[in-house]
Amino acid sequence: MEKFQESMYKLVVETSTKLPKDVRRAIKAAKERENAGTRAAMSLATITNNIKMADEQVSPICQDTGLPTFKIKTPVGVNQLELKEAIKKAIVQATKEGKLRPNSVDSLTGVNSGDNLGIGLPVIKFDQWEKDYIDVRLILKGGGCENKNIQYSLPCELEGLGRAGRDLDGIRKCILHSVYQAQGQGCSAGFIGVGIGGDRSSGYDLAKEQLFRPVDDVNPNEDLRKLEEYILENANKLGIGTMGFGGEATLLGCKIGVMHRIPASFYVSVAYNCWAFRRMGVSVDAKTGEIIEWAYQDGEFIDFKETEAEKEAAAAGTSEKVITLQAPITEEQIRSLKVGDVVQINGMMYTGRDAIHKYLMDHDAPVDLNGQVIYHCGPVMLKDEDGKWHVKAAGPTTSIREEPYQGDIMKKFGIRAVIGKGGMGPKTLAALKEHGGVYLNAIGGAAQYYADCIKEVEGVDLLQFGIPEAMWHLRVEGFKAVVTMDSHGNSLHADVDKSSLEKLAQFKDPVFK
Ligand SMILES: O=C(O)C[C@H](O)C(=O)O
Ligand code: SF4
Repeated sequence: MEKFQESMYKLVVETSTKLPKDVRRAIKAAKERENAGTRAAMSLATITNNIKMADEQVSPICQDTGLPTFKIKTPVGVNQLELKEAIKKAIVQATKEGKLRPNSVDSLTGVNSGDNLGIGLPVIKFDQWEKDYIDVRLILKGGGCENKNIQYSLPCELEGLGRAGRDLDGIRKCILHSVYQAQGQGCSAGFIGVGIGGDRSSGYDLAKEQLFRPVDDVNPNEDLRKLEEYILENANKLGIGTMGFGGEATLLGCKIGVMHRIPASFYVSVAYNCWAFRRMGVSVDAKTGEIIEWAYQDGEFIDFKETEAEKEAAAAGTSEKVITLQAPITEEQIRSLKVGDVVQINGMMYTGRDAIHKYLMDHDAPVDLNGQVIYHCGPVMLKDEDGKWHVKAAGPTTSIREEPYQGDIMKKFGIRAVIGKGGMGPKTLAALKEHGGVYLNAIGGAAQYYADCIKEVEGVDLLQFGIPEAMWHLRVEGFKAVVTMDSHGNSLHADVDKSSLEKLAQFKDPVFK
């Protein structure tokens, strides 16, 4: 088994940096559905460009490399403890080399272990089977989409859809609702795995298990096949679109599994995965530990390289006006922006996410933030031999987590713009209006694309919070984002939420009797 650690390292790197073939095809099909020139089409172009950059640089597709979860089947007699140790070493190595972000945090103290190990991490689940080789599956599911998982206990009352009973039609309503409630916050367009039955934990396990099915397989259970097709077709009528900007592509895959339950419980569990659907698998020789075969290799590989015709079409379609903002930004400039404007930022921006926002509530800022831009981002960073930091991946994180703090912090320090993804709520919207601020939406998961806009890491503060949570001082050039909340009380997120709820209501009547 001397090769097993190396095989696991290869599996981790491949999973973090290269999307599987079936996922690529689903994204390509979505791109073809969007109308040229719309915000949704632009966002998908950024996404496919990002996938290509990650391929070329062998760097993380998204900076959130998730909670590594391995599902392993071994022949009888294989030493599982040995496999576990080798996986841990492979994870440490991949973290050191910037293929994984140090993502393991002590839940009580907040201290980042720095190497992705920790109590219960990585998650490794074993099963035995009769075959003579080892099957290893790995999923790197990020936090933003994980936070949008949802579990329904039937019967229940659902906004837009009314009562969901303990039958196939009730299940249908829950799944449609799960897509609605995720909005763009889990980096739509997404994939869902659904588990029907079980208890709260086995139901979620079953839902996550579905994410390992190929996107284009066919469910052998006829009722579930019909339901999967129905959901995929109709969830795309909700108009949520890529990143919740509105559009045709909201859901790229739906896989449903079922298990028995006990009489009193009836759960429908939904695991939501972002477009950066990083899951891969290998068959491994049980004696040498070498990779025999990679999973998900069927069908066409899409490399997302633009053809000449596409380049010309893209060039012809770039009549869109881009407003350049040089940080620090004045209140007057900010007040002139409105929802839908596309901006590009030059100058400095400072990262800040959960730990920084909490800290700034009752401390001074380590730098003068007057007129500055805060970027909700937890990057992947590597330090070279001279002690200089380099950005390896740096897309936005879900902004809504900062809702309790954001408005107060903007006013306290004079911050003019925050960049993140998924939008913010009414408290922030009110503060933007009162203080003169703007919320800018970047494309979630496009970590290579944004890393490329960062020309220099000029400093870092509060590194004791760990790499993802520290305040990084970044000098950027041409950092593009869309105004989705302005200082005039407008929010694209509130609008899309409202219109998608209205669309959801058209699915109120029974379909599966
Ligand atoms: O942790 C992150 O960098 C992003 C996270 O996956 C999110 O979607 O909010
Ligand atoms: S930022 Fe978006 S793409 Fe990345 S892990 Fe989070 S939900 Fe997925």
